[in-house]
Amino acid sequence: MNPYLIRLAQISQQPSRRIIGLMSGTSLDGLDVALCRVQGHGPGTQLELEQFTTVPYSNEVRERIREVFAREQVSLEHLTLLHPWLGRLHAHLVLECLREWHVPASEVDLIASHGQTIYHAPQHQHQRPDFPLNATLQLGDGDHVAVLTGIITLSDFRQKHIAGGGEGAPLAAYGDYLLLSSATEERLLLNLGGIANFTYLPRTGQDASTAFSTDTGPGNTLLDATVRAHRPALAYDEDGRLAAAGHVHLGLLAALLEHPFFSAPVPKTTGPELFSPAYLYRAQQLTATTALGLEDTLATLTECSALGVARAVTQAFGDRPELAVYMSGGGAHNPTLRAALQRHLPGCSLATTQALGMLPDAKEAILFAVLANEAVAGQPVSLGAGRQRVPAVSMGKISLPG
Ligand SMILES: Nc1ncnc2c1ncn2[C@@H]1O[C@H](COP(=O)(O)OP(=O)(O)OP(=O)(O)O)[C@@H](O)[C@H]1O
Ligand SMILES: CC(=O)N[C@H]1[C@@H]2OC[C@@H](O2)[C@@H](O)[C@@H]1O[C@H](C)C(=O)O
Repeated sequence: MNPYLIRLAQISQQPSRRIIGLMSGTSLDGLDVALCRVQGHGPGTQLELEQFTTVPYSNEVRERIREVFAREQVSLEHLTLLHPWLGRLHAHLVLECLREWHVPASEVDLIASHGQTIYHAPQHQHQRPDFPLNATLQLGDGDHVAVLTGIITLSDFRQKHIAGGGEGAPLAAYGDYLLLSSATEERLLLNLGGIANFTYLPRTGQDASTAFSTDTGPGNTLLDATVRAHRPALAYDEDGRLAAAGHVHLGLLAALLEHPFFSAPVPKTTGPELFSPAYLYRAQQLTATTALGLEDTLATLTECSALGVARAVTQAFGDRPELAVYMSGGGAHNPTLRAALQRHLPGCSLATTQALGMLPDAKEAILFAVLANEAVAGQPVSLGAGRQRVPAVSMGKISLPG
């Protein structure tokens, strides 16, 4: 028998596991690395974040990803080369982190590697009658991570979700449900990444099948692209200062919000394939605002992100929802975006997941550690019957180091 299979069986029987969660999101800012101690599984899961860092990507890495990222046509050779190259890069970055943290690789049980989404194609978005299915593609092959680190690696989490009837995203509902449900309040976990998404959690003890997560539209992706186009030296609008200095252009805002994604029922998913500079440019052309200044464009896009969230929330919970909202992701650091959200969700309280003891920037990497823990030690995560697109599945393909 392969000794790694015996090791895997042992890991699954341990009372706790040390798992590294890896996430590289749509912002392409870097690799999030979360070293977690996960105790138990299922509703009894307890997680301690031992270490966390975001290793920034170099311009070379970013450019290599951008060459295929969210593009309909790419060089097949580049794509093929990028798959193992990213796996190897992520393995080296993990090893560097472990060295810095003085943790030997032999003391880590598992790696949970999301990889890099390069194309997300839910059926409602691609609308191809010849391919009546949802699809998504993540690069950074898990075998390379496993062999180079010597650590059993789970990767490619989203395919099973699609096989089970979902769109492959958002997967946040599973981790949020296990780690952040509360007996005393209904919660909304709002992640403001490149794309914004939220999880609704009923109180524990209430019907878990009402829990779900959904994308809401752009988070930072259009803000970042606009800043880069006007000020190539900047990665993003720090603390939303440029947006705060601008005025919302109501015509442009209306044209942006015209897209049917915003009125489609939740749960739904999307990506930078749709919310791209081309989408912004079309709306600008329609409203003769191609020459609008940077500050006003950012103010309008910030409003659009906040309204995308508010619309999805009101669609799901009615006109004046009163929910406890906990934010995470890079956009939670943007005071201009936070203020817009508070204006559009006046009945909701806004805090970050820090108030729940979870580091907001680490939440997505932690999610994958939780999913790997369930795949190895738990049962398929079930939020009960009834909610389409939260299928009861265990996720992650297993790569053995030898
Ligand atoms: N201080 C700040 N002020 C304004 N914006 C910020 C700040 N810090 C981070 N951001 C925004 O957050 C982005 C990074 O967010 P995050 O790391 O959550 O994205 P991601 O994980 O790549 O996205 P996704 O969740 O869609 O995969 C940055 O590109 C920037 O737009
Ligand atoms: C296909 C894909 O990678 N989707 C990401 C992306 O980034 C944010 C949003 O769009 C979310 O749907 C998802 O990631 C998180 C981790 C999720 O699955 O919950």
